[in-house]
Amino acid sequence: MIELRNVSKVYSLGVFGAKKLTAVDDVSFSINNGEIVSLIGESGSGKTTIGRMILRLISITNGEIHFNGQNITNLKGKELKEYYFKVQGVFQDPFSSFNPIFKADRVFSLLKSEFFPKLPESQWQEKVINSLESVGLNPRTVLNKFPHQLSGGQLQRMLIARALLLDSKLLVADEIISMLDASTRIDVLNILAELKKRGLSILFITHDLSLGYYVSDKSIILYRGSILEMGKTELVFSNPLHPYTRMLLESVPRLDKKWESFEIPERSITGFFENNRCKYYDRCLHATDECKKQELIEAEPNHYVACWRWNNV
Ligand SMILES: Nc1ncnc2c1ncn2[C@@H]1O[C@H](COP(=O)(O)OP(=O)(O)OP(=O)(O)O)[C@@H](O)[C@H]1O
Repeated sequence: MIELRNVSKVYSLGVFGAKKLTAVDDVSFSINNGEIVSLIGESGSGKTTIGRMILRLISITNGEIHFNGQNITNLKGKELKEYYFKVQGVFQDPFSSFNPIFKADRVFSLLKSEFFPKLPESQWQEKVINSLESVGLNPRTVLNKFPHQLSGGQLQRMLIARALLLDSKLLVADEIISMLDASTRIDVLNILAELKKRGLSILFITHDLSLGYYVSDKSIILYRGSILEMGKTELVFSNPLHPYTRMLLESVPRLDKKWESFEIPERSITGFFENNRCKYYDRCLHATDECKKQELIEAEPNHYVACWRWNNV
């Protein structure tokens, strides 16, 4: 389905762009058909940047992204538009995606004029209704309403429905439930699981360990732009191999606790900017001077870790 090969993103900062910030550093992973992959990381770890590169909303500094065998790294014009028929994004704040002065279903008509200008209105309406029903919404309840008349969960589901109107094969879901209340969260998560059953692939971006665990087949633990651990979700959560993943899981007495709410121990503040160091060197209680930048190692089938001492810490 989609494969990221050694993808990096370097942002230029400052007035003349003289400062560089490597937000994503040599990241490789793939998502298969009908697979939900959680990209889990604390704030600033590069999750959104990865999602935006997949959605081609920002350029890719190094590496390549392939979708169904096609290199989409530099797609433009008509080909990029065709890519958007298959790959769509839904983002954190459902309210900001709607203009409060227009009815909420305007997001559908905008899509029609952009992607289906020639489709007869009756067929389009049928498509919209089917799509709304597929995300558990009653069209009569949500159509012809202004955004303020709908809940965050309903608006978020409308955005998922919009993405599905385009025959999407891959949905990039970036923190889509972090602004929803607990009961609505489960509804939206269950809809993702339903869509997966119908063959949709999903990149589920979250900073919440428990949500990643709940929803995904594969989990990727991202730290300062690099993957530290990746694999089948049950393996990563039941047998965490990287000291960082272990620390995270041990630090969360209840799995629904957010990462921002606890302290990560800091061993020293030197070395973080040393390119040849493991990204986690400064914070790792097991680090030695030999801990260099580490590629992912296949520790067991379907389970990868970027720590050369993984079976010794
Ligand atoms: N347009 C930009 N220009 C410069 N730096 C950026 C830009 N966008 C993001 N960054 C920086 O890149 C790093 C990764 O940001 P990103 O938003 O991808 O992280 P994240 O894991 O999604 O964080 P959050 O969960 O807080 O959204 C951060 O240090 C951020 O400040």
